[in-house]
Amino acid sequence: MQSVIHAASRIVVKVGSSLVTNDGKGLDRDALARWAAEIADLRRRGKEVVLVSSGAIAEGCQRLGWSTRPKAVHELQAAAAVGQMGLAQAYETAFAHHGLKTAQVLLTHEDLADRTRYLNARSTLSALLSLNVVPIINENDTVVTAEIRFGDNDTLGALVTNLIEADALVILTDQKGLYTADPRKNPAAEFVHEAEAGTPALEAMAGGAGSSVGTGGMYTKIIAAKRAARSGAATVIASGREANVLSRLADGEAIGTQLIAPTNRMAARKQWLADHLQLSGRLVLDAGAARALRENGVSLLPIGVIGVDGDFLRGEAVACVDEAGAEVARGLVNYSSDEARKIMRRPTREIEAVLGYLVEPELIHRDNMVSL
Ligand SMILES: Nc1ncnc2c1ncn2[C@@H]1O[C@H](COP(=O)(O)OP(=O)(O)O)[C@@H](O)[C@H]1O
Ligand SMILES: N[C@@H](CCC(=O)OP(=O)(O)O)C(=O)O
Repeated sequence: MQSVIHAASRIVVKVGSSLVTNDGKGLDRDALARWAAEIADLRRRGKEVVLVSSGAIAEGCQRLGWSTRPKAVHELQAAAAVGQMGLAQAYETAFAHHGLKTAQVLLTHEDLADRTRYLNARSTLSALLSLNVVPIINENDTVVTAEIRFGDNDTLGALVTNLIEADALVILTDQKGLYTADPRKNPAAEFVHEAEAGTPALEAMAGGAGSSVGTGGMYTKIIAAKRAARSGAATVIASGREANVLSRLADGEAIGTQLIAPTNRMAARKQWLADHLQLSGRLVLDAGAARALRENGVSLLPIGVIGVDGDFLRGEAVACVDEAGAEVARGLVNYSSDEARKIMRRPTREIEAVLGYLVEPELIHRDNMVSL
């Protein structure tokens, strides 16, 4: 069995609180240095990596001299705000040794549920990756209420995987992977090398957090794998304490538990776009644009659009129809209907002069479009 990470070109790596803070004893700078070295190695191999790191609350508690994790949400939020400073500084330092810049990205549930913010987060992360920056993501704990928190970063890792359409999610934790029962409680538990993500039996094997600083335990990791599989991504759950774990996975070595997605990335994306979109308007394409979308699955540029029907906002879904009204494709627009009316029939270089700003060169990017 070869690790899926070998062929993956875009990877989300999630590191849990127990690892990052050495079970709540304070930031484990040696561990951060090891992961930074390995992520630098992955970048040299041409892989794009986004890091989702927990640890703000645990580090904040440590800095504030609190020996137990508080229960009150405002205290957790205060701890997160203090601890996030430490996390950001420590990662910046660790990656600087390898000539890599880092970027702090703090997300909430709403950022991923709202179409416009979703697209903004997506394009910012893509821009950071193309600038060779390592985005380091955490939940924006300071502003979220108990009801809408992701709470555990396994869920956030999976949603980021969907957001940037990564090929794989690697969840590094304090166990070697998934066992048939919690190994802390059941020494007879057997290791699971590979399974299909979303298999109900896996949920029954997984228990809650084993340490006092982790929150989700194995259960949220199994659910994260199921979510990641929705955009066709595989998940690997492995030990963050294993030497060179990321580099060895990239070599193809089968370390940890590999949870395979039943559908591939493109099929999953197209299914999602085809099933979940409520159309808010229509773009009428000229013959050349209609042909290019049908035959080559390219992005839609304003110059190929000759009509705009309906009222829609950036991030909403529209149908693309040919002059006869037949649907050619559907996708998420980068510009509102008002903006689209102003820039249609025009070359991309004129967008900025017409609107006073340029959001994206395309009206619909091909990644956000499914041809019919
Ligand atoms: N079936 C299982 N296999 C492996 N670990 C399990 C299982 N069920 C529960 N666990 C527990 O999940 C813990 C990892 O989750 P957690 O403490 O939330 O870590 P993290 O901070 O990395 O997210 C392990 O230490 C282990 O005790
Ligand atoms: N956003 C929180 C992470 C919450 C958490 O404990 O996550 P995890 O360790 O991944 O189960 C923090 O930085 O402390």
